[in-house]
Amino acid sequence: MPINIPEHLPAGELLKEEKIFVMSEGRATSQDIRPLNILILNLMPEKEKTELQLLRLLGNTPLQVNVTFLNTATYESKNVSKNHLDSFYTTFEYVKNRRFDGLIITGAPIEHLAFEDVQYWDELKEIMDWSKSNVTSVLHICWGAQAALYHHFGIDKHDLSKKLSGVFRHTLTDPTVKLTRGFNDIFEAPHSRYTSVSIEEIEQNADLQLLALSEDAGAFIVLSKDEKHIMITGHLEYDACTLGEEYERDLQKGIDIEMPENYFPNNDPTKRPLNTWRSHTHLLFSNWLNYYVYQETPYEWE
Ligand SMILES: CC(=O)SCCNC(=O)CCNC(=O)[C@H](O)C(C)(C)COP(=O)(O)OP(=O)(O)OC[C@H]1O[C@@H](n2cnc3c(N)ncnc32)[C@H](O)[C@@H]1OP(=O)(O)O
Ligand SMILES: N[C@@H](CCO)C(=O)O
Repeated sequence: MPINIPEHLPAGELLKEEKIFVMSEGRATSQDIRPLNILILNLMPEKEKTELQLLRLLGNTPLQVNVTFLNTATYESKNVSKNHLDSFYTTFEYVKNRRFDGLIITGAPIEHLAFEDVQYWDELKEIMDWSKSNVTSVLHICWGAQAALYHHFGIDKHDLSKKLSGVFRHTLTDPTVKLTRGFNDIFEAPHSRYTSVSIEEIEQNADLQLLALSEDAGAFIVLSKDEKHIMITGHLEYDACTLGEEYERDLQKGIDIEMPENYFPNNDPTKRPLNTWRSHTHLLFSNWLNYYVYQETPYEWE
């Protein structure tokens, strides 16, 4: 799917180097099909890294996609330049009267904070409520997934004894569900979080369906029964090196952190980690965009 992104977005050049199909605004407007409009609420501190990771995935299916990046108005990010935000991001005030075919709410390194202590929590609740009427399908990642489970379904997160960091094996509960079509019966995915949610609470919630889980990482893919909300508690979008970069960052900060599990070859952090989840990442995003966005979204919103 060619992605239609702002002419000078830094990720654009990197995507072209990776031969990801990037389309200029000019070409995009000459095609007589309606592109999908996808909104990305990027809560991650290293925003450009997350932009590249998500655009790579949105660009890998046959549909044309317009991407709009959203940042929070009620919290000023420290780890991205104001120029970058001013150039490539908007805030909810400027999109709330629009309709979008898809919304991605990313993770954020704030799972130690109670949801109510997150500075932009009220703004995020407003966006999540708005998405119920103005967005066809919402994909929530990691902390974003925990925030959705809490706000929409009343399932709170709980602290883990240590950071869950590594690549873990997962199994499917129902291979016939469209979102995981083509998945292996056993597949790997990265996780990086200090909190988790209860599998039992999810299974007991009539409005939710647990689609994939892991003995080590717990609930992984959760789908709302109305198929509008998808919660992914791990980081399928991560590059091979991302867990290692977080590990190094936390070591530098003096945080008592263990090496990511099942990650560095022979547990040797000097060795380059392999990406053993990339195929399932592309499958998940393609299945989401096709079955839950493109096939469901109205051509014209009434
Ligand atoms: C055992 C431990 O202490 S683990 C400590 C590190 N913890 C993690 O990385 C995961 C949990 N995160 C946290 O507990 C909190 O984010 C913090 C405040 C402790 C992390 O703070 P720091 O590591 O000093 O980093 P920093 O203050 O830059 O926050 C990192 C990001 O967290 C987010 N963040 C931090 N505090 C808040 C807040 N109150 N509301 C909303 N977002 C917040 C921001 O996205 C921020 O990056 P940004 O400003 O570029 O957007
Ligand atoms: N857990 C990630 C943030 C998003 O989950 C980190 O350690 O930075």
